Amino acid sequence: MNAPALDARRIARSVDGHLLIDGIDCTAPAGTVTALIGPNGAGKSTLLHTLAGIDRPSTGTVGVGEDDIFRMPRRTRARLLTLVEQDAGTDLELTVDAVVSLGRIPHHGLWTAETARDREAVCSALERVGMMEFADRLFSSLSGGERQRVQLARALAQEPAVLLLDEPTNHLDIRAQLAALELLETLANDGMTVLAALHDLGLAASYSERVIVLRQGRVVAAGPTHTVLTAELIRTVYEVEAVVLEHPLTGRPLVAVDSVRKRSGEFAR
Ligand SMILES: Nc1ncnc2c1ncn2[C@@H]1O[C@H](COP(=O)(O)OP(=O)(O)OP(=O)(O)O)[C@@H](O)[C@H]1O
Repeated sequence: MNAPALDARRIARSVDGHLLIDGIDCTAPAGTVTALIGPNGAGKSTLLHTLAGIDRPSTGTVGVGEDDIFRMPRRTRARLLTLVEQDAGTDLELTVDAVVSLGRIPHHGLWTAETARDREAVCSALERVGMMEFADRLFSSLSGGERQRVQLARALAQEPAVLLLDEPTNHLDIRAQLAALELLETLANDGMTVLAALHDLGLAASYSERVIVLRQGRVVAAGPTHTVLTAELIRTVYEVEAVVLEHPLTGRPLVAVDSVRKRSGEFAR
């Protein structure tokens, strides 16, 4: 597969008169894991919802390859890109298999019977996230980390060209975090366009080739991770002291955060 790049131009989004993101230009190239980083409230989820076509921007365009995602039918858009949301759930009492099968709806419609191809995609997705043995369990009975993996499987079953993820390592233990990010790397190596909001700068440094840095609703830096993710950037954007070294084995950036630069009214004193 050779997926098209995701390209946003001059995106702004206001809700109830509040400007949440403004003037955002960003690109996630195909075949690459791009990390979206920034402090709480920077606008990462807002941007991802807009890039996924869930929320319309007040101004600006979102393109996948040559196509504007807001000018295509919803079903075409759903086959092209998907978002794994933070803590996404379902109110329905569905089994894990049924939740993952929801990812096939853009391919076969709501009322059409599942095909052999659909079944293959669902099983392959469950295998890839290591949740096959949970297929018959009720989704509501799963732990937070297990739910997170099932939501990732739902997105994989959709077989999108562009995969967007909002904090995909939330709830995951350290081994599952690494497994999830290694899976994203594999998907990108297979040609997918992957953009993931990540809070953990160490994981972003280890697993992304490019980063987009948001602060207060604007992009403050973007580019190759090893050039953008510096101690100075971390100090400016997060107001913490960090040391960024070169990993002795991988050559990738290695981030060690050190201390909060204290101000009055700071959360952590
Ligand atoms: N409906 C709304 N009305 C007003 N402000 C909103 C609304 N929705 C979101 N916001 C604000 O927009 C800002 C961006 O929120 P968003 O969830 O996109 O940030 P984030 O970077 O994903 O944050 P976090 O890392 O905490 O998940 C926040 O300050 C949030 O309070």
